[in-house]
This record gives sequence, structure tokens and C-alpha cells, in this order.
Amino acid sequence: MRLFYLSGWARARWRRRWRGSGAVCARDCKRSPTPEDHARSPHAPRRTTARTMLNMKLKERLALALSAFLVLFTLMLVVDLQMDYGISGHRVPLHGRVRIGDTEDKGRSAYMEFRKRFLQKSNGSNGSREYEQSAPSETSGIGTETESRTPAPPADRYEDLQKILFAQIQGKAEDHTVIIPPHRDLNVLRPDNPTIGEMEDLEPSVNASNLEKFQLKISQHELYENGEPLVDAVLKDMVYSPILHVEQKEGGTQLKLIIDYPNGVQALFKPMRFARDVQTLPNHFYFSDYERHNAEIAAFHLDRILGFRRAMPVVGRVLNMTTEIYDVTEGDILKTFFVSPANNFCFHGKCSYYCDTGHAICGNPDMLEGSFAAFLPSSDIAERKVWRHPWRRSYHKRRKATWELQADYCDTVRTTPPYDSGRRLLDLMDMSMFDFLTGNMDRHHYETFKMFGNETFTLHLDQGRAFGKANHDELSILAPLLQCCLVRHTTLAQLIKYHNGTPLSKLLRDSLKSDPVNPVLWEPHLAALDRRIVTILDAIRKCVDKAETPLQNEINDFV
Ligand SMILES: Nc1ncnc2c1ncn2[C@@H]1O[C@H](COP(=O)(O)OP(=O)(O)OP(=O)(O)O)[C@@H](O)[C@H]1O
Ligand SMILES: [Mn+2]
Repeated sequence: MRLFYLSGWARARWRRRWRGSGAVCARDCKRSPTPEDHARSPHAPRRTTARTMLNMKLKERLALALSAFLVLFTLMLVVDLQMDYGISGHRVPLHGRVRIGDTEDKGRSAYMEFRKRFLQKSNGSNGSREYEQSAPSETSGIGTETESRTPAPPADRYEDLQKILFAQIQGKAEDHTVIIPPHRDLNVLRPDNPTIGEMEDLEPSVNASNLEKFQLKISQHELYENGEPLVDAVLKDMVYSPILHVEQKEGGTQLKLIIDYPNGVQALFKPMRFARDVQTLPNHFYFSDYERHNAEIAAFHLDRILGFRRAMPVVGRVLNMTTEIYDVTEGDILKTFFVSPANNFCFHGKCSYYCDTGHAICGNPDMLEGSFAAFLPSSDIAERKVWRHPWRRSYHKRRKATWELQADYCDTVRTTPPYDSGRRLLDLMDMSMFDFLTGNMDRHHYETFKMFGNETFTLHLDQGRAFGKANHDELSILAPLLQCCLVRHTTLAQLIKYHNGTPLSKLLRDSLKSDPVNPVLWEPHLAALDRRIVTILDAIRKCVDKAETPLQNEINDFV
């Protein structure tokens, strides 16, 4: 209504315009029309048509009328289909969800839509919004039976998956092909679980640092035990110990510093570049994304909450760039320090990405926040093996990786050592879920400790590119899980526990409160965790359904 209301001022302007144009016409229309005017006149063609009609025979006139009627009727049908007036008897719900590029599924989705509406009606509820919201768009491809038979539940508690977990605890469903029960999982069985200290016959010296003690306690199946008090001790040392020396770490793509503390303690430092709410640039590929120090901190906490314990302890700390970096370093890096136009102290170091004046790391004015990751044991004590990740991305802006092109890629991986037996493939499934939760697309390699052979855990190293897009869930990170349809009983149990109980976002938020640079994560990143858990659980459910009724679900492939 407001649109049609004209103020006094506007009305006056409006009238003036009309009067103005009328005046123009009155002036112009006085002169005799030229042939050009004739052609322009709206009456000219109408007059010609009438004359032609008169000259026609009756038969021709009838044929013309019939054609006109047919054209009109066709037009009506088209309008009917679009607007659902019901003339054609073909009803398409006006607000029905339309899926683009889903030609095969047309019949089925129409059926699903009907069933959904029918069930809601008969249930007398208005739960359609909740239903739509509880169905994650990424995995709600072709509806499963579970989706259709549920009359808009307020929240899906994944009771079907819980049933399998319960059966496995009671010693049933032991040969499940998707959910691997504890008694078939070497991470649970742990027939042997020696520590690095035991393997190397090393004991911490009398005045050993907390980190040295921690390193010697790293075992075949995890970095540290659940509740290990040394974790907190190591974190505290990295925050409160004086920094004796700093040098740039060789290798790697982006700037990192090695921090030396007293007593031989070392940490890997990644500097803060942006505020917490700065997201990955939309036109940046994962491989040209900047590293985020807070992602390293949050990922350590998340890895611990999920019970993996495969990430080294990481903590945040604010440094004085003058006394804690510039004064205690030497070499080429010194030449890269400068004072910015905003009077902040900056440096850029030397590395293959973003190590130039345009991408400098700047303090405020000389206080710089960063992440400090406890150092892994040196290669003299525990050498590491670097593995190419089978689901590595192409790291090329146009090329695709093999796993993106082959739907049965997992069959190849499953039959190739070390993925054909033991815990390794299950570890990659965990890593895929961990990375999906954090949005980390940068898992090109992974590392293990050589001394433990193949039956050892995979380290969760380098989470610098995680937590970059809070509102985007990158389903391709789940490709290992989606293509192999394999998950540890223990991992699934954890995910269901967080989904049905205290949300993962809350647990992580609470855990991060102990960090000196808290708040570590932007809230939307925390919210994303709860949303992504649902996607993972949906994916596992689809795998289970597919395993139980393979033919019916053949078309339900995700990737
Ligand atoms: N906590 C640690 N202690 C000791 N060394 C580490 C630690 N974390 C990582 N490293 C080593 O440093 C290397 C580089 O670290 P990281 O992967 O985090 O940096 P990066 O610049 O992201 O590397 P890239 O660009 O190759 O991914 C790793 O491959 C690993 O071998
Ligand atoms: Mn990296």
C-alpha cells in the first residue's frame, strides 16, 4: 500500500510530468502526419488486419479462428502448469522443492514430497520446518526409507545406529561391514602398546622437562593417555617459560618459527594473521589459503575431545615482537623486519608463500599472537615416516585427483598395504571425519612413527588451514568415509554421544576457555560442528542401509 501512496510533493511532480507530456503531444499532433508517422501509429497495423480479414473467404476465416483458439488453449495449459490452477488435473505443489540436475530422481522425489506432506497432514503437526531443517542439504540426495517413514521428528537420535552399537557391545553384529566392533579394532585391542621410551630404552633424566617426559611416553597407539597430566604441564610451559631463541623453520610453505625455551624445550610457532571472523577468500583454493594459528589450537582441543589423541598439544600466547622475537633471532629473517605505515612492527621472513612485504605479519603495535605446538621428538629419538594420503587433492587449479574420478577408488585402497589390514584404513576414516568437522582440505600427507611399524596411529599434524569457512560444509573431505563406508564403533559412539547429549560446540567452547588467547574460535565455527556431526551420522546411516539392502540403495552413492 505504501508504494501507491504519493506525498503531496510527489503528486505535484507526477501531475506536472503528465501535463508536460500532454503539452508536447498537443503541440506535435497539430501538424499533418507524415508516412513515417503512419508506420509508427498503433492504429495502422490494426486497420490493415481488418481489411485483410474482410477479403478472406469464410473457410479461411474459420481456419484462422481455430488456429488462434489452439494457440490460446496451449497458452492456458502452460499457465496452468506454472500456476497450478488445476485445469489440467496435474498438480505440482507451488512451494515444492525443485532439484536441479536430478533427472533420474524426478519420480521418486515427487513421491517423497507427497509422502512427506501426507504424513505431516495425518499427524496433525506443523513440523514441516523442523523436518526440513533437520535434513542436511548435503546428504539429503535421494531420500532413504528412514527419511520417509519418520513423521517429522523433533530431532533424530539415530536409534538405528545406536541399536547396532548396543548389539556389538553385547557381542552381536560382530561381522558388520560398516561399523567395526571394538574386538576387531587394534586401537581398542592394543595387544601391545609400547612407548617411545620403552622402545628406545630411554628414561627421562632427573631434571627432564615436561615435554621430554611427554615425548618418551608417546605410545604405539596414541600420543598421550586419556587424562594425562603432562598435557597441561606442557601447555603451561609453552605459555609461561621465557623464550631464549627463535629461528625460522626450513621447509613448509608458510612462515613458521621454531621457539627455544630453557631445558631443551621447543615449540612450533604459527603467527596470527587475521581476526577470528576472517574467512577463507572465496577465490582462494585450499592450497593458497593462509594458515590460521587459532585453527591449530582449536584442532588440538577437538582431537582430544573426540578421543583420538593424535594431535600434539597446542596453546596460544601473545609475544612481544621486539624482546621475544627480534632480540633473540639472527640471520636473514632480521632483514625482513620493518615498521608499517600504521606504526606497527612487522616482519615477513622467507618462505615460498606469502613471505613478502604485502603479506607481512604485523604486531599491535609490537605484540603478536600465535600458536605454540609442542615439538615432536627429534628424529634421533623417533624418526617419522611420511605417507602420501590416498585421498590427497590434486593441488592444481584444473586437474582432479584419482579419487574424484573413480567411484570405486576405495576398492583399490582397501587392497593395498598398509590399508588392507590393521588399523590404518580406520585411522584415515577418523581423519576424514576430523577434517570434515574442522573444514581442513589440506591433508596431502600424514606421518607415523617409524619404530611402531604399520600398526600405529596416524599423527594429526598441520591443521593450519582448518576453520576457514564456517558456513560451508565441504562434503568432499568426507570422501574416504563415503567411498569406503567404514567407521570405528568407538568413533561412531562418540559422535552419537555428542549429537544426543552435550553438543560438541559446547564441549569445545568450554575446553578452549583454558587457552590464554580465548575466544579461540569464531562462534559460527563452533555451530558448524554440531551441524557437521549430523551430516557424518547421515552418511554412516546411508552406508549401513546400503550394506543391509545393497540393491535398493545402489543409487544412493554420494560421490
Ligand atoms: N609439533 C611439531 N613438532 C615438530 N615438527 C613438526 C610439528 N608439527 C609439524 N612439524 C613438521 O613441520 C612440517 C611442516 O609443518 P606444517 O605442515 O604444519 O607446516 P606447513 O607450512 O603447513 O607445511 P606444508 O605447507 O608442507 O603443509 C611438518 O611436515 C612436520 O614434519
Ligand atoms: Mn600446511
